[in-house]
Amino acid sequence: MSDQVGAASGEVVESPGTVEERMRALAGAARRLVVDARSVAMQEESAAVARLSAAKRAQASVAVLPVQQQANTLDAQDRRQLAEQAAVLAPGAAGWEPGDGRWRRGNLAAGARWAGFVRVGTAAGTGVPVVLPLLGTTGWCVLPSSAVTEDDFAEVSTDQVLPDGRAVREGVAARATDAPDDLAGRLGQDRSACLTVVQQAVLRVVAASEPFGVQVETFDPQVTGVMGVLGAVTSRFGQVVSRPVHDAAGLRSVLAGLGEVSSMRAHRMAQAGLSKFEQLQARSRSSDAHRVLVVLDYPRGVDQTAQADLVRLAQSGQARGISLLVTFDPTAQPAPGVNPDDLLGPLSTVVAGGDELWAEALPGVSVVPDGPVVDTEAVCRDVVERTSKAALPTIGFTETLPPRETWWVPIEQGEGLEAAIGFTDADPAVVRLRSGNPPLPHVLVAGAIGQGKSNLLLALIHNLAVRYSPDDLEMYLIDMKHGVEFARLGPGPGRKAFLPHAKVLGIHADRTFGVAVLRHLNQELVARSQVFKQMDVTDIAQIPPGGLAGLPRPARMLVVLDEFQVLLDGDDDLATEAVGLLERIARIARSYGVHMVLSTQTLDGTPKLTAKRDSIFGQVPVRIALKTTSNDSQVVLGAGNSAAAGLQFRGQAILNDNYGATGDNRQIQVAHADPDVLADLRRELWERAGGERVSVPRVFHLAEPANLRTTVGSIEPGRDVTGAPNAWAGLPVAVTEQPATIPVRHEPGAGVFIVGDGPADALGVITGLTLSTVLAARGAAAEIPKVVLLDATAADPATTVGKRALTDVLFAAGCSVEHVTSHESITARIFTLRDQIRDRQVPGPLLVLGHGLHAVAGMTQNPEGLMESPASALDDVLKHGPGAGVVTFAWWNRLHVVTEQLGFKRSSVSAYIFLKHPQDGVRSALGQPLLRWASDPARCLVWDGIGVDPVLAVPFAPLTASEGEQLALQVRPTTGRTEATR
Ligand SMILES: Nc1ncnc2c1ncn2[C@@H]1O[C@H](COP(=O)(O)OP(=O)(O)OP(=O)(O)O)[C@@H](O)[C@H]1O
Repeated sequence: MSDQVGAASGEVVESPGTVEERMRALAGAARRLVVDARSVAMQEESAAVARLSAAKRAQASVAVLPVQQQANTLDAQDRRQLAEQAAVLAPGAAGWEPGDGRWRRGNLAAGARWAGFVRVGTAAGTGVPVVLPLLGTTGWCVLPSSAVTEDDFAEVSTDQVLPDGRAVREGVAARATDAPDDLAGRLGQDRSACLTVVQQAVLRVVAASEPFGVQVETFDPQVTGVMGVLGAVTSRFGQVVSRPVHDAAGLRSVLAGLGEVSSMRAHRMAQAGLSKFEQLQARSRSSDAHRVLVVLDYPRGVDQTAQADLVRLAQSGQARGISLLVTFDPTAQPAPGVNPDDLLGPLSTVVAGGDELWAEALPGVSVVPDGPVVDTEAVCRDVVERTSKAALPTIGFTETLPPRETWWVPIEQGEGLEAAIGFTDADPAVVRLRSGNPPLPHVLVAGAIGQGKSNLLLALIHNLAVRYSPDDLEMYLIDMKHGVEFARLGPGPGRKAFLPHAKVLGIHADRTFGVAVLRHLNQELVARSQVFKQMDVTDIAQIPPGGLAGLPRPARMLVVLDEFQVLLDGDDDLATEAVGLLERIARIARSYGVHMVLSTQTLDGTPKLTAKRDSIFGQVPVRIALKTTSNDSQVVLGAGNSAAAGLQFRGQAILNDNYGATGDNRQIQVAHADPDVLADLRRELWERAGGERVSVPRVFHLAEPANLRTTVGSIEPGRDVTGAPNAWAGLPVAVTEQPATIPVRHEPGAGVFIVGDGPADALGVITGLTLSTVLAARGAAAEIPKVVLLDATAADPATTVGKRALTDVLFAAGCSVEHVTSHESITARIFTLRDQIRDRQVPGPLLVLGHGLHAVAGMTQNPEGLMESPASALDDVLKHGPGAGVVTFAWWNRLHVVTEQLGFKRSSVSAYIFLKHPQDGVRSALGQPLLRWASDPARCLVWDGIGVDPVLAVPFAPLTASEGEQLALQVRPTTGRTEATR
């Protein structure tokens, strides 16, 4: 080069004339840049990035000045302009001096989504701030300068003041092998300088970027803890600054996640014809953060596989928004097959240590490194505060809805179901469910806690509900673990409207109910196979909307099993049955139009599922994974597919409809299923479906008793083959709305012992038995029984409302009620009852209800002047009453009290309903020594005295006042009937 002058020291310098010329050009460029940068709008971001890069090159070219000349040649204006330029390149906290007062004042953001450059120090002798590009580049490798002597520089450098990165590393390596004794000590000191450079760069980048604009992950094999300065950010927003990993497994999982991010970004960019990550960011509906991977003390802890991943990232990361920050430890022996140059080569070298810093990006500039930013607490506070306030990317649910005119258009022959659950970049993210062409029968959904699984399921359910009418689509929505709030989809207090497609809602269902649902589906498949035979079809898609062979087309069924793995938990018959049913349904359901959505938080630790994973998941081509662990991502999506571990926010998901094949990953942003929007929508759909005429779904709630009003509204109390009323004992733990029953025959053995704790539970059971018996009699135009309520708990206010409501409803149904409350009156009434029966003076059918007979004083004592006790009279009532039309439903709190009052035989009544009661008593009463009874809330055990096994049921709750009023209206006889009864 003609205008270069070789200095005596061996430095290469330029003539002052050239330098001055360059300075002027630079000052002009800097001014333009400042003006440009101010007017940069978001959509011009990519163009601005290009301009910034050009300016960076300009800065680099002027910086070739040797140090003294820089100082001599720069006048105050130049310095000011250079400082301004640095502030544009490294805006906000990315470019402030470490001691700047603004660090403490908060609001460190640069005003841009992310800061590309960060300050590292000042140019020696000039005080001009030196900023280096980081985000948007491949990244830096930071080397300790003590390993690099001036000789090394001189040796390796013939035409530059600073050698290129490779030459430095070679120098370092050469030096490290024949190092003098004190080298190790100096290397140690410089290592901490290198760590500080990286730490401060990360701090600045995080502080200056917009919330969620950058995401940092760290591999720290020596557990230096340097990233601890951002610990307060990590503990609140792990997705912004992750907790460092220290071992090979941790590194593998981080690299797997980043590898997926990189490949998915490449895929999305190729699809959209984009070449820069920043363009993708501008177009995406999701949040795409710049990713920074910090690797400390490299090549320590990096094996050949990790090295290959790192190299791949270093080679391709720049275009995909992934940068590396690597500190190099020349004393570390690389693992076999690891050549550090392969990784460090593509990175930009920074040499740190002593009081100087050199950067490959600014050849020839000696930098006085900044000390650490002092008030890191304030930085963390500001980042956490801004991040907490920041809204995550959100897509409104209504944006995913099709035009209104297409709602509920019947499904065409050959078509399946489709729902848009969000967006993938600018296009709707569509989940398809179809029997063939290609077969996409079932969906697997997974996501770690709080990542938006419930939201996703609700978006899917409601999007389908909008597209397909309840005639075309029925839903069974079962939550096995109190996750999704399916309760809101059913009717509720003060809310008539519900999702008209819902047939069954399982809210916090248990395994018994879950398996009952599977059994029901299995029966449904059998029933459909018969219908299909008659229609002469093998697939629901062959049936036109109007049906075939005079038969209507069955509705498709969507079965959502949230936390389905609970079904398979355990080592008992129920779990084995669940696995068998799931396998079978997954295999054969598709042609019958039955689609399962299996959803879970984690699949780890369910041995039964691990064993059957292939046979179940092999039938589930559609996989949706929200952010989760690398392990779970691979279980859900497929071996080697850790894409879901690389997601950053709740609501982001990987949608894959090819059994999780990596090439078919699509990153989506799920729409926000806003509860109010969905509630309005349900009301609209309910009205459209016929409002009050739509049948109410069966709502099953593990911890809640059954609702008698709902059952009376949908089921007509019936009679058994002998014509005896079937009294309702509760609802079975099954899909059916048909209650478990006990026949009320006018023969010995009729009547029911209700035994166990809980006045309210017992009243609920008595209410169900009584009301159903009365209504069954009325339905058969038989004589309506009178009711005698022996109420030993009248003083207990907890059941007053329920008893009054029962009485009111019974009156409304045309039944008289005699309410006996004091203990003396109760015992006296038992005697008169017994006498009426003995004397055949019973005036028509009678129901005797006993509430709390254990509490009646003097039951076992003979009253004065009598030779028998009320208890023995009651025994007679129980024994001989049924033949005379007197049937008793009575509650005691413990079996041993029943025995005290009525003796061991108790042969007079054979039907039992057990509430909360010790297992021993239940076993002895039913004569089943192996029976298991757990006394769960809202469960009762019903034994009708005839069947071999008792039945688990959900008892009815006592009526509330308003339910009483509603039921009274419902059961009041029509005028004609009233006349007839009179
Ligand atoms: N796609 C989304 N857009 C906007 N907000 C969302 C999105 N997904 C979830 N959220 C919000 O994030 C929170 C957690 O979501 P959600 O309850 O769906 O998570 P989850 O994974 O089901 O949690 P958990 O496992 O605890 O039940 C909710 O407040 C929800 O509204």
